[in-house]
This record gives sequence, structure tokens and C-alpha cells, in this order.
Amino acid sequence: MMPPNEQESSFPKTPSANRHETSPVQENRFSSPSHVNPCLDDDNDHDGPSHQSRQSSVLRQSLRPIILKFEELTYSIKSQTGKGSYWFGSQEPKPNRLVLKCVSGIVKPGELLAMLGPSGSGKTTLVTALAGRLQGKLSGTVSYNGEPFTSSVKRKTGFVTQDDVLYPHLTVMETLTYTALLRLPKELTRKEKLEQVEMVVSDLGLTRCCNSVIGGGLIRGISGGERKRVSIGQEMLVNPSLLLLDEPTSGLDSTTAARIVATLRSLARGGRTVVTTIHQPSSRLYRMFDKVLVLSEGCPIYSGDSGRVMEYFGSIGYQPGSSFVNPADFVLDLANGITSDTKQYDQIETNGRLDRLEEQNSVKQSLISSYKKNLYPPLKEEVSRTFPQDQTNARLRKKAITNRWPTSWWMQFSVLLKRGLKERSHESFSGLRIFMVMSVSLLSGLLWWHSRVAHLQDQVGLLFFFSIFWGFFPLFNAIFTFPQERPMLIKERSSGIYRLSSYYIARTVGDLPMELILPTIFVTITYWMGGLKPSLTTFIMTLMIVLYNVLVAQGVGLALGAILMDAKKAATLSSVLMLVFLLAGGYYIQHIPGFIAWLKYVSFSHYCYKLLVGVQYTWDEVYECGSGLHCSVMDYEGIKNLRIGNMMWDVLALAVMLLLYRVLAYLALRNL
Ligand SMILES: Nc1ncnc2c1ncn2[C@@H]1O[C@H](COP(=O)(O)OP(=O)(O)OP(=O)(O)O)[C@@H](O)[C@H]1O
Repeated sequence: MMPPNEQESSFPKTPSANRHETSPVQENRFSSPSHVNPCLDDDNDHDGPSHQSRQSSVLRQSLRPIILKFEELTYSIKSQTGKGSYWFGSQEPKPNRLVLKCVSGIVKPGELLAMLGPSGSGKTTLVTALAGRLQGKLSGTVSYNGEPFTSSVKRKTGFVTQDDVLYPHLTVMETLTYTALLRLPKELTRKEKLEQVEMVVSDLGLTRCCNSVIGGGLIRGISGGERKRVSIGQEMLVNPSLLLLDEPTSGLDSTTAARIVATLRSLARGGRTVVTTIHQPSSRLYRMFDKVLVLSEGCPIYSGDSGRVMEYFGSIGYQPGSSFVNPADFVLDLANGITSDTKQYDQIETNGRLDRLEEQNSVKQSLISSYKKNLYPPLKEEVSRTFPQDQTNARLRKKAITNRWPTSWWMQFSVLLKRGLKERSHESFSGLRIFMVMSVSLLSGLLWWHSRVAHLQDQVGLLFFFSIFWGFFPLFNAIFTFPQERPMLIKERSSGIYRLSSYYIARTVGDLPMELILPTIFVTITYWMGGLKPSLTTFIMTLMIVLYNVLVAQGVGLALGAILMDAKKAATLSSVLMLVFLLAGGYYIQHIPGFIAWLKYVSFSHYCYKLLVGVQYTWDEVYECGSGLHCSVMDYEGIKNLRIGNMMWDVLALAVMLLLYRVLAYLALRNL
């Protein structure tokens, strides 16, 4: 069947106009006794009801409702399928592909909007744009109570992505507790924050698994549905005024999915604005939505009350094949260009594939035209005539601006430090790392067993080994830090939870114990086994130099990882770098040609080696350079070429590197 002619619909012009005539903040139909609780927004003061009434449920009412409007959103991406590549083939510019085309809508507090559409229709792109996290060029406007996406809106917005970004080694309780400590405002006590966590756990039915680890990858943990609920719980904790979710029910059984959607509806009824994308909802789920927006290849074909969808499509000539059809299935078929007639599979078999595609395209075009004709004009009018009634008084608004962060720097630092230590305790103290370091130290101790100054070449070789091994090892460990943390960092930073500085310092400080304990064990074993100078002072100074070198090498690794954000690329680059440092370090080649001799000055291993040799031998020290002959250690070719002088310069050079690489890593993270 070809699509019916674009009809003037008899469908009411404003599908949802009669739903929310009054200002949302004045509507008390959302307030059920169990839901009325003060909001815990960061800018909330303590004028609200008593502490006792906060405790019943996190599905309490939001005091800062948000009207979300989006007008004529259009988003395009550079197509990957342009002819030829940049280096080979033609230089034709790649065509842009429209992912969203003129999508408009309005969602008010108390409403649950579901975005439906076939796979690839642009649902994720739209919800990401509404959450203010879409990279690239988006045209059109999105406003939150008439304002653009500000950091204040950011903190009142919860965004649950399709893929759950959670730490796999933390338990459910730990995950939610750390989130609460970071995201809930400093005005709340720790006890109150923990009570919030307990409420979320019970509201989301996570009590049974609250002490199980999240898992992921090769680690067995909680189920996919439970993981999704933890992600939703993280957002619920902060009582967001606007909650956006990308396919929160995908991969879940129908009961769990219904439970999640029911929770979303309860959250909406508490005065929040809730928008979710959803794949193939059952009719039970569909009935829970207030509004739906149906997308077909980035274009809307329906936007309005969920209950009137059948009526609308009937009014423009599209009827379902039977009277007992799930409205979601029906609209998804339509969005794919499949009507009740084309759905007859026997007919599909007889038609040619091209005919079928043409027919589907023409159905889609007809639906888009009908939308533009019948639904878009009243929607546009509704969008332009709805104004938020901002009841936030000036004092609170000012406070919201000054309180950019929910918690203090110190609080952020200490929670992030504890969380990081907990998450990485398995890897930091992994038997494998300890075994590796212990075996290398024992092996090198045996190889250099009680070396003597008479065998100066061997002793100097041991010192060079110290500088190279403790350059490579921390550098390679540090490379993976930020590429691995990237998804979490992006997620948490885009929610405005903490400052980058508190995260960065917590992360680097958290790595220190293990980074410093292992070289300490190594030096202690190898120094004494290797027969280096039996002086406690020299030993301590050697240890300090190695630890200093470790910190610099760690900084280089962090910077490479943060700049490239790709562990593989960073590992390749650092292998080359360490090879250069190895060669330019001053041990293998003592007469480097002048034009390339500068290389050693950028090598931290060179300074470390120089310092190690400098503290090991004194100017008056001699060694046996032939039978009965004694030569000054400082005249030994390998040492003389190091030009050991005032060692403060070497210490200073390492200090500059220590600072420089860490600042570079920080700056690279800022551009994430
Ligand atoms: N950054 C990008 N690079 C390449 N293609 C993109 C990008 N972002 C979106 N797209 C394309 O845009 C289209 C819409 O993607 P989107 O993820 O929004 O669809 P969706 O409706 O959420 O799909 P699904 O239901 O399968 O998750 C897809 O064809 C996708 O391949």
C-alpha cells in the first residue's frame, strides 16, 4: 500500500496542551505524601521542612523544576564513507550526514517523555544533546527554564548513558556511597548522605546485591540490570531536576524493565523532568509514558501524548493490522516505513526488494510531512508560549552561582583518594608486580654479587641499571592511568562533580605508595647484595635518587598517556623514548658526537645515573687499575665523561622535569 495522501488530521492540534496549563511548580498533583521532601540541590538552604521528613524516599519532590525546550535541533556528522581517503584516492570532501533534522519538543516537570525510533534513528544523539554533552556542531536551541546549559543546570541534571561507566572492583554500596559523598552538598552531614544511599538502594531494589562487586570485563559481578540500576541510582542520589536516560531498559527482562520505568515515572511525579530513550517497550511499559517522541531517520514523525498516538496515526490514515497491537510496535513499524499492509510477509516476498524500499521511504516521507503539517505548528506555538516561573529567589540563585562545586576541594580529594585506593588495591598489591620486582632484584643482586670497586665497570653498570630499570617500570605503569580512567573522568567531570585538580592530585598521590614501596624493596636488596659502598648515608642517598627518578618517570608516563589518551600509542612512543634515554644516558656511548650530545640533557635517566655515580664515589677514592697500580675513580673514562660537578644542577634539572611533565599531563586532561 502506498501511503495515504498527506491528510489534514482531525487530531487535536495540541496533543499535550491540555495537560499542563498551570505553572509546573504550582502543580501539587505531583505531591504524594511520601514524595514530599525537600530537595537536596547544591543551592538549597535549610529553610525547608524538618530533617525528619527527608528520610522517607529519594523519590521526593524537586524544588527546582526545569522546563526543557528544544527547538529545531539539527546535527550532522562527517560521513566516513566519502570516496577515497585523505592520503590515497580522490580528495573529494566527505559529505555531511544529517543525524537529527529539525527536532523540537518541550518537556515539563512531572512529565516522562520516551523517545522511540528504530536503531540508528538518532535517539542517543538527541538525548546526549539535551544533556549538554554532544560534541560537534549542533544547530537549533536547547533551553532549561529559558536558560542555556550552564554549570548550575549541569549539576541539576542527571544523565544515564547507555553503557554503564562504573568501577568494577567496588561494591554497589561503595559505588553509591562514594558518589553520595562527592555529589551531595556539603551542607549535609556524612550520616545524612549515607541515609540517602540507603534510600536509593531500597528504592531501586538493590538491597540483595549491595555488598557484591560491580564487575565487568573478566570480573564476575552483579547482573546487567542491577548495574543499570546502580547507574540510575548514582543520578537519583542528587535529586536531579532533569533526568535523561539512554536506553535504561535494554537487555533487561520485562519485570525489571517495568520496575525501572515505574521508578522513572515516580521520579517524574515528584516534579522532575524525565526524558528517556527506549528500545521496543512492551505495552505495559508504554502505558507509563506521558509523552512520546518518535524519530525516523533523525526526523520526528510524532510528538505528543503517548495515549493519543493511535488516534493520531489513525487520523492520517494509518491503522494497525489488528485491534490488539502494542502502540510501541505500531509506531516503530511506521518509523521503519512499514504499514499494516506492507507487513504482510507473503506480499513482501512477492515484491522486489527495491520496490519495498521505495514504498517504505515513501511511507516515511508521508509521515514526516504529516508531522510537519499537523503536529509541528501547535508544538512550536506551545514551545514559544511556555515560560518558566522561576520561583528561586535572588539569594538562592546567587548562592548557586558562588557554590560552583557541591563539596570542598579537600573533601573531593580525600573521597577520590580513598575510592582510588580501594578500586586499585587489587592491582597495586598484585602478587605479580611484587613477584616481578623481587625476582629482578634478587637476580641482579646475584649477578652483581659483592662487586668490588676494583671492578669499576661492573659497579657503574649496576648504577646505570638502577636508573634505567626505575625509569622504564614506573613510566610504563603510568601510561595506562588516564586512558583507562578516561570514561569515568568524562562522565564525572561532565556532571560537574569535582575539580580536575582534586582528581589529579588524588590520583597521583594514590599511586605513590606502591610506586615508592617497590623501588625501595628493590634498592634495599640489590644495593647490599651488589656490594655497593657499605655506608648507610650512601645507601639512603642512592634510595632517594632512585625514588626521585621514579617520580619523574611516572610524570613522563602520565603526560604521554594524557596527551595521547591511547595506551597502545603511548606505549610505543615511550619505548622509543626510553631507548633514546638508554643510549644517551652516558653509559653505553661515552663520546657522543657534539651535534647530538644535547639528547642526554633531556634524558632523566642521565641525571639519575650521574647522581648515583656522584654519591657512590668520592674524589679521593682510588681503584686498582692494573697490577699494583691505583687510579682515581674520578679519572675512570666512564665516570670522567659524565663530568660530575655540582650535583645541585642535576637535582634541579630533575625537579624541572618532575614539574613540567605533571603540568603537561594536567593541561592535557583539561582538554578532554
Ligand atoms: N560520532 C559519530 N560518528 C559516526 N556516526 C555517528 C556518530 N554519532 C552518531 N552517528 C550515527 O548517527 C546515527 C544515529 O545514531 P544514534 O546512536 O543516535 O542512534 P540510536 O537511535 O540511538 O540507535 P540505537 O537505538 O541503535 O542506539 C547512526 O547511524 C550512527 O551511526
